[in-house]
Amino acid sequence: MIPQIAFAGRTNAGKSSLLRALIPKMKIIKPSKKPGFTRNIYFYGVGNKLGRELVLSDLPGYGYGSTTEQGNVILEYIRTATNLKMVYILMDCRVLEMPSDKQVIELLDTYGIPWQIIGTKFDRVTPRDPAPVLDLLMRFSKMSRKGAMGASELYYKDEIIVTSDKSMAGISELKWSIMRNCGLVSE
Ligand SMILES: Nc1nc2c(ncn2[C@@H]2O[C@H](COP(=O)(O)OP(=O)(O)OP(=O)(O)O)[C@@H](O)[C@H]2O)c(=O)[nH]1
Ligand SMILES: [Mg+2]
Repeated sequence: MIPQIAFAGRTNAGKSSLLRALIPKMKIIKPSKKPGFTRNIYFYGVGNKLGRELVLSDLPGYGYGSTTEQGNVILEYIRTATNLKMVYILMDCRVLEMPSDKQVIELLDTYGIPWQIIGTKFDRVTPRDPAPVLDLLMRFSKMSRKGAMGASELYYKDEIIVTSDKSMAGISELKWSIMRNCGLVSE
C-alpha cells in the first residue's frame, strides 16, 4: 500500500506553498492570500519511472475563514485515510500554536496517527517578533528534543522543522523527513 503524508494547518499557514516548494515540477493548486482557499483535499502522487512511491495530501485549512464543511472533510480524512504515515501540522513561525491546532493534535492522538509541527514563513521572522517566539524557534531550529518546552511540552513532542518557500530553508530537511516516514530511507 502506498504511504501517505498529509499537510494540515490553519488557513493561510502555507500548506499549498510548502507543497509547491517541495515538488516544484508538480502542478499544485495556487497558494492564495485568502484564508480558506483550499476547499477540498488535493492528493499528489510522487514517484519515479517505476511507479508511485508516496502520496502527499494538501488538506483544507481549519480555523479562521474555514467552513464547517471543510472541518468535516478534515475529520473524515483523519478517520479514514489508509497508510497515513505522518501528518505535518504547519504553523506560521510568528504565530505558532493556537487552540484549533491543539484540537487537531488531540484528534490525531485519539486515532494514533503520528504528527509533527512544521514552522512556516521563517523568512518573515524578524528580531521585532515577541521574544518567546524567537526563543522557541532558536531552540527548535537547533533540533532540541522533547522536554525543552515546559508548559507546552506535550504539544512539541518532536523537533520543529522551520521552513520558508522564499529562502527554501528547511525544504531539504523536510524531504528527508518525508522519506524516512515513508520507509524509503532508513532512520
Ligand atoms: N513570506 C512567505 N510567505 C509565505 C510562505 N508560505 C506561504 N506564504 C504566503 O502565505 C499565504 C497563504 O499561503 P497558502 O500556501 O495558500 O496557505 P494554505 O495553508 O494553503 O491556506 P488555505 O488553503 O487557505 O488553508 C500566501 O499569500 C503565500 O504566498 C513563506 O514561506 N514565506
Ligand atoms: Mg491551501
